[in-house]
Order: sequence, then C-alpha cells, then structure tokens
Amino acid sequence: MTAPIDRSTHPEPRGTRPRRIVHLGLGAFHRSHQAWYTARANDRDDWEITAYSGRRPDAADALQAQDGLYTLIERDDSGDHATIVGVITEAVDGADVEHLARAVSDQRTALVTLTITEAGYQASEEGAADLERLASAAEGRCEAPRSALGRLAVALDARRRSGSGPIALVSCDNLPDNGGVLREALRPLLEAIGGETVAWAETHIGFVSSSVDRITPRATDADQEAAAALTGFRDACVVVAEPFADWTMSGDFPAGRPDWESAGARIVDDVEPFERRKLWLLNGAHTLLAAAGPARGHAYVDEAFADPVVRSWVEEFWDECVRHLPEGLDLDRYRSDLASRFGNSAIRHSLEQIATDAETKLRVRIVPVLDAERAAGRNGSGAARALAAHLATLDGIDTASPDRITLRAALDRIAGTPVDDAVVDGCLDLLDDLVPLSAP
Ligand SMILES: NC(=O)c1ccc[n+]([C@@H]2O[C@H](COP(=O)([O-])OP(=O)(O)OC[C@H]3O[C@@H](n4cnc5c(N)ncnc54)[C@H](O)[C@@H]3O)[C@@H](O)[C@H]2O)c1
Ligand SMILES: O=P(O)(O)OC[C@@H](O)[C@@H](O)[C@H](O)[C@H](O)CO
Repeated sequence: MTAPIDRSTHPEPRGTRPRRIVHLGLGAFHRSHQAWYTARANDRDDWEITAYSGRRPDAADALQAQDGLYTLIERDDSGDHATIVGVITEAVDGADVEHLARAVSDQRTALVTLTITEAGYQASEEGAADLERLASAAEGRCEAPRSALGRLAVALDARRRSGSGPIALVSCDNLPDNGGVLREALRPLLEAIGGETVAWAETHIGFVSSSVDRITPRATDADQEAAAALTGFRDACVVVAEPFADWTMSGDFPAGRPDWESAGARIVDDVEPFERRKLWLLNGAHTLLAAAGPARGHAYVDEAFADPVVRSWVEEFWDECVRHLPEGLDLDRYRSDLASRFGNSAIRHSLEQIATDAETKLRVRIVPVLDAERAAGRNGSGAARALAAHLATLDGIDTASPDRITLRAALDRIAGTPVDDAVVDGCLDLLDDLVPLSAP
C-alpha cells in the first residue's frame, strides 16, 4: 500500500527557511546534484530552493503537486538506496516571469543556479527575439521573454530596481568556463534592457564557474515502482543517480551561500583544471560513446563500454586527453574510477539522450584534444574517431563512399573554423572502423 508523497504525508516542513536559492532548469540533474548537496549541508535548515522549469511546465507542475518532495535513488550494482529530499519548497513554470522576478528580487535570495543545458547559452532564434522583446519593454511595450537567459535578465533588472543588493549566478551546465560563458551570454540581454542595468550588473553580480558531476539518466516508470517499494510513497518525480557526486566551484558569492563544503563540495581558486579533466575525460568519452556506440549496436553507456572494441577507442581517447591535462589531478585514479562508473550496469544511461546537441559538445570536448594532439605532431585518432562516428550519423554522408566536400563542410561547422586536409583524411580513414558488432 503506497501513499501519495507530499508534506501532509511526509514530515518535511513547509518553506520557513530564512535564505533562498532560485534555480532555473528544473530537470533530473538539479535534483540529484545541487538540491541534494544543499539538503545535506550543515546549515540546510537555513536554505530553501524555488525551482523553475525550462521549456515546459510539466516538471514544475508534477513536483509542485508533491509540495516539492521527491525521491532520490542512489543506484549501483550493490542495490538501491532511497532518500526523500525536501529542500525544493516551490516548483514553478519557467514561463511565469513575474514569479521569477519576485523571487530573484526578494532580499532573502542570495544566488541563482542554472542547469539549462549547453544549448541554453548559445545564440538562438529565441534569444534574438528576446533581445527585441527586452528593447521594446524599455520603450514601454512589454512581452515576456521566452529564453531562460532573457527571463533571468528581466528578473535581475527587477532585483536592481528593488535595491535588494548583490547576488551570485552559478552555472551548473557542462561547459568550459561556464560562469564566463554565462556572463557573456547575459551581456547583450542586459544591454537591451538599458545602461543602468549593465552598470548595476557589473558591480552586483558574482559569476561562479563550477564543475558538476553525477551521472543522472532520465528516470523510467520502473524507477517509480522501485521508489514506491523502497519508501512506501508514490512519486511521479523520482530521480535515479549513481552514488558518486562531485561539485567544484570558484567565484564570488556576495550574498552568501550554503555550507556546501560540509556536504562534500569544494571551493577552489581556479576551477579550470577540474573542469577540463571532467569535461574531456567524462563528457568527452560520453560524447564518443554516444557517437560510436550505436554504430556497433549499443544503446546504453555500460553496454558500449563493455564492448572491447569501443572500450579500446575510449582508452585511446583518454590516453590523448591525459597528455594535455595538468599534473597533480590524480589522473590515474580519476580514470580508473571513471571506468567503474561507466561500467555501472545498474545505471541505464541512454546513448540517445547523451547524443542531444552533439555538435556543440564535440566542439568543446573533442576538437580541443584533437588540436592539442596535432600540435604535438600526432594524428589524434582517438579524438578524431568521435568526429568520424558523428559524421557517419549525418544525413547526406554515405559511409561506403563518402563525399569529401560534404565531409569537410560538416567538420568545418563542428570545429567552428576550417580544418586541415589531414583532419578530413584522418576522419575518412576512421569511417571504415565503424563496423557493427554483429558483422562477420
Ligand atoms: N544528467 C546528468 O547526468 C548531468 C550531469 C552533469 C551536468 N548536467 C548538466 O545539466 C543539464 C541538464 O541535465 P538534466 O539531466 O537535468 O536534463 P533534463 O532533461 O532532466 O532537464 C533539462 C532542463 O533544461 C531545460 N532546457 C532544455 N533546453 C533548454 C534551453 N535551450 N534553454 C533553457 N532551458 C532548457 C528543460 O526544460 C529542463 O528544465 C545538462 O544539459 C548538463 O549541462 C547533467
Ligand atoms: O548532455 P551532456 O553531454 O552535457 O551530458 C550527458 C552526460 O555526459 C552527462 O549528463 C554526464 O552524465 C554528467 O556530466 C556526469 O556528471
């Protein structure tokens, strides 16, 4: 017999905490990572989270119906461990920009965290339309922005007008220098609002860069059944993650922050080496697996990684990465832990999910390794294989007789700059390796 989960059936108190975090992009990862760290911090009773969904209201509606409560299942081959997390006290449709502006301009709010995906920071049609919307709002016409950063810009301007003081913005998306990328992506939106807003932002916003790590695949119906069996509660917002978690940050928190170190997070002077280690070794390898695994007949990370041929491709890519990562990062240990994490067959991480926005990810996780290897006089075939495998998935590229011009155009687009002939040749050679597992 299971009961629906909410704050009348579960003893988590309602929002009475004195400090606030606003989150943009209420997905699985926020719940397995930043919310979980906050819920485990020594000063957890001082902090609550108001979380906004990104592109649709569904995630917010479902979580709000449970008063923000959800089950986190930590899973590995030894079994499941369930915790009910109550630190999110309000979940709101991200389209409710007035609500967001009220929350961000509330004096109790000290920081905004973001998991809006890598694409959320890129120039887009939606972002361009928001620039026009914000500029016309300055002339007295008013239409709410639709991009996450357009909405954030409006909310920050509301904070400026309310005189609530400085605030930190903490990007938690898998991008190099994510705090710097956020600063640059926000700038034109703040400029469209007006010069006073830009000047205020320069002195009142702390941009925090962070390296975030916890493998959190999309949950399934079977995960909901597992949660009910473990806790006795019906939960439509279950999150499943691996036991491992890491959060390393650098930057200013001018209005304070939870004692996240007490929950295992690290605050460092320079997050870049940690970020590069994680983005290349973990996310780069995921990007390689997502591109090359399906060609060998695999659908999940653990399956692809158990294929000795694919594993040798990942090891070759890792060998290339470690040659260009700083010393002192315990790379052997990181790499062997990663091999265990990828081999966790209880976590079903779909290659199709990881393959979303593949070219953006190849550009920042694979191309820099290829460039570094080529600059050192090697061919970088470990990194190039991820490019070749991606090319093989594109419409218009016939792997049996690939057209060099089409291939080059795709490589130029991915790299964001014209590539050398040798890179095109290298990818052409590697296409032959993508033989399905079942092939004789
Ligand atoms: N899942 C993980 O294992 C993991 C680990 C580390 C980092 N991350 C980072 O977190 C991000 C989100 O992962 P998730 O597992 O929560 O995904 P998810 O699909 O569960 O949630 C994604 C959230 O981002 C919003 N969104 C999607 N596209 C957007 C866009 N273009 N602009 C603004 N918002 C957008 C969605 O509406 C949703 O709220 C990843 O893209 C990655 O950068 C995820
Ligand atoms: O969409 P991406 O590539 O940024 O993320 C997909 C996975 O690589 C990612 O979610 C990892 O599981 C995560 O970064 C682990 O911390």
